[in-house]
Amino acid sequence: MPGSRCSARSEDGMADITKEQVLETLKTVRGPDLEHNIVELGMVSDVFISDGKVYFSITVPAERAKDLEPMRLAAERVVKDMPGVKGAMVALTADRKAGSPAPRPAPPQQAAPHAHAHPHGQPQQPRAAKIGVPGVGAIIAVASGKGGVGKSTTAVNLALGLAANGLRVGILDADIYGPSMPRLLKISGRPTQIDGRIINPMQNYGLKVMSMGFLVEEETAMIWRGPMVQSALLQMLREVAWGELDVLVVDMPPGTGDVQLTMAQQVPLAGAVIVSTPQDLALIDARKGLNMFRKVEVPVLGIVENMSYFIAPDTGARYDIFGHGGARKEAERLGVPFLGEVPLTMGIRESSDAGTPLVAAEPNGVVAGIYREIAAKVWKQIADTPLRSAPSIVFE
Ligand SMILES: Nc1ncnc2c1ncn2[C@@H]1O[C@H](COP(=O)(O)OP(=O)(O)OP(=O)(O)O)[C@@H](O)[C@H]1O
Repeated sequence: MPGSRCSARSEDGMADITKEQVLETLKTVRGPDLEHNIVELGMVSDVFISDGKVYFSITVPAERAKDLEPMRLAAERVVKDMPGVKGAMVALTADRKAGSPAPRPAPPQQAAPHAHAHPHGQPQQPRAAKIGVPGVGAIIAVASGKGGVGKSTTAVNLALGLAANGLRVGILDADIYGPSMPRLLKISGRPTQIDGRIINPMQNYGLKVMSMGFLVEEETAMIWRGPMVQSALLQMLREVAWGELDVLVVDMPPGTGDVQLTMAQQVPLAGAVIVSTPQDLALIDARKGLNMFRKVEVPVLGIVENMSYFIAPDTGARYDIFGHGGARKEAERLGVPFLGEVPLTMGIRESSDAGTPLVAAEPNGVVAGIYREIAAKVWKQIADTPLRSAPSIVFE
């Protein structure tokens, strides 16, 4: 539909809402100087309208994010009250240009507000304030240097493995462009909201789950630009009623783009799990992923070698067709824990594609045991590290 990027045709025959109308309405919200409005101050960006729902960002200095929450709420309220608007989703994004220091480069002595002492005594990487999620203990990123290595499958089974070890677990699908959690966990439908704002996570197999796939059509997310993706991500983290969780597993998008960096810089991650296949190329990519987390001082909890070896379905014989063991060697070389080898099996592929992950579907099977062990190794490190109790700033 021409113009669909900035206007929405409501199904009930109401007039389209335009970006201009949204901006006009937002002029009624005063900015932090209490003199000019937020539109005049150039704080509003990424206005996007889809199916009567309005999404936009308000850029604020990172260190003022907490006190400017009422301003965000006011902006959300006025837009939500516009005739024809079904909902509004507003994200505060950190200002990197005016008023706040750029995350990089900056003087080495300028440590993050609640940075922990660096174990190796290296200079701190300056970063934006990291804001935690109320009620959520440890946030773990599952990442890979490139796509298709089985990162999402690993994230799901790791989450289930942690749950099988008695923990309260949530999973956040941070892959905005290619959300896979609805399929992998066989969840359909839309989440409900509390007070029209906080989203209730979906649930299956004992996991609380949030994914862009529950909120928008895939084509909608495809046209989002960088800042909107970041806003959506942070909102999926902080405006979801996760309740009390021991661990939130974040399935990161593949690669090492801006989104990953934002997550690493703005979210107090307890650590990252890197998924790789045995092939050299994947390992090189995995190394890139690993370096990114190291740069921003997110502890790397270890490497999982996925599709490590092949088990023949008929005979059960094992074939090391990919020259398995590369990830273990690489982990040793890099000085990070090796978490385990997951075989390439028909069962993993079929079950993950059918939305019945093996740790839940066949809890007594060999593969479930492998994932549970990986989960135990991951949890042991988190439980042992002081980073787990990273202070979180609570919005309300
Ligand atoms: N150990 C395994 N054995 C067999 N198939 C697997 C295994 N791990 C993953 N797969 C299959 O490989 C495909 C890709 O897996 P998955 O979607 O988890 O990868 P990904 O790295 O998250 O991909 P993307 O980066 O594209 O999101 C899926 O069809 C999945 O079922």
